[in-house]
Amino acid sequence: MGKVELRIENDQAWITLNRPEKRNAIDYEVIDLLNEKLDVIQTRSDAKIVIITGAGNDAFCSGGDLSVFHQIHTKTDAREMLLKMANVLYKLFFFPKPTVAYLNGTAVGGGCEIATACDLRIAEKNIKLGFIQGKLGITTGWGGSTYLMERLNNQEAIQLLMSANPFDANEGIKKGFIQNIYDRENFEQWITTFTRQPVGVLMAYKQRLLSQHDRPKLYKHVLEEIEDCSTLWETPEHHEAVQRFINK
Ligand SMILES: CC[C@H](C(=O)O)C(=O)SCCNC(=O)CCNC(=O)[C@H](O)C(C)(C)COP(=O)(O)OP(=O)(O)OC[C@H]1O[C@@H](n2cnc3c(N)ncnc32)[C@H](O)[C@@H]1OP(=O)(O)O
Repeated sequence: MGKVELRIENDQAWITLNRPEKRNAIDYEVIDLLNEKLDVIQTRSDAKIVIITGAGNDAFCSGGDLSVFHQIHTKTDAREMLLKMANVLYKLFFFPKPTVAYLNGTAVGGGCEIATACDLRIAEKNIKLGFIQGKLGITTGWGGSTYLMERLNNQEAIQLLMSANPFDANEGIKKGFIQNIYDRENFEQWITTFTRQPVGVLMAYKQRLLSQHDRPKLYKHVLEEIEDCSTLWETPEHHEAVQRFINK
């Protein structure tokens, strides 16, 4: 089994982040594999909808792999890593087929950014979420705050980002970040209400959704977000926070 698994069946393309021993943290290989899987799905006529989830019962995704990315010290190197994943999430945000994050467990940091790049977010009931980057002295850096401003009203979005606080699925529902709380069985039933329709119907409605967004402006905002994150990456606050996690 690889670090990212793709299973296409029943008209559904399931992408599973498969590093449960690291709470499905994102490293360079995961970034490349996620990109590859999206390219495969785009060409498959038997995949009407994309579901991204995490392996195991503990986490959807715990964000960037701190044991790998803590070796990045300079703004230039941080920018390079951030841009690599930001380009994958930009592809995910503008993916021509509907995309759903099935939050099977904890989704924090970059894990919330992946979820935000999906059209819809469905959560199991006892999960923890959080744009916790601020507690590490950085901002989102993969496009997450840019996309959150597109998904929520700006006042809700800015509070989630600036507080860097964890929140649960019910709070996610209240803020409009989470659309439904389902266990796996109910989630799979819910998904079939969409896959009953031809892929052309789903892709046409997805295009209606995408036409609401100014594509060049969003990419410019993602690059600005990356500049902010990579500048903060060099601060002592960031390196000390990451070191505390590594040394825990
Ligand atoms: C632009 C995005 C940005 C970036 O890339 O820099 C970010 O994503 S910043 C945010 C980075 N993520 C975090 O700070 C979260 C760190 N992890 C945790 O807070 C917890 O692990 C949690 C809440 C996700 C799960 O807690 P739980 O108690 O269930 O598990 P453990 O903490 O015991 O972790 C189990 C095992 O996984 C390793 N782990 C977990 N998260 C990460 C991670 N993000 N990077 C690397 N490794 C991670 C943890 O070290 C444990 O490994 P072990 O070898 O068993 O000690």
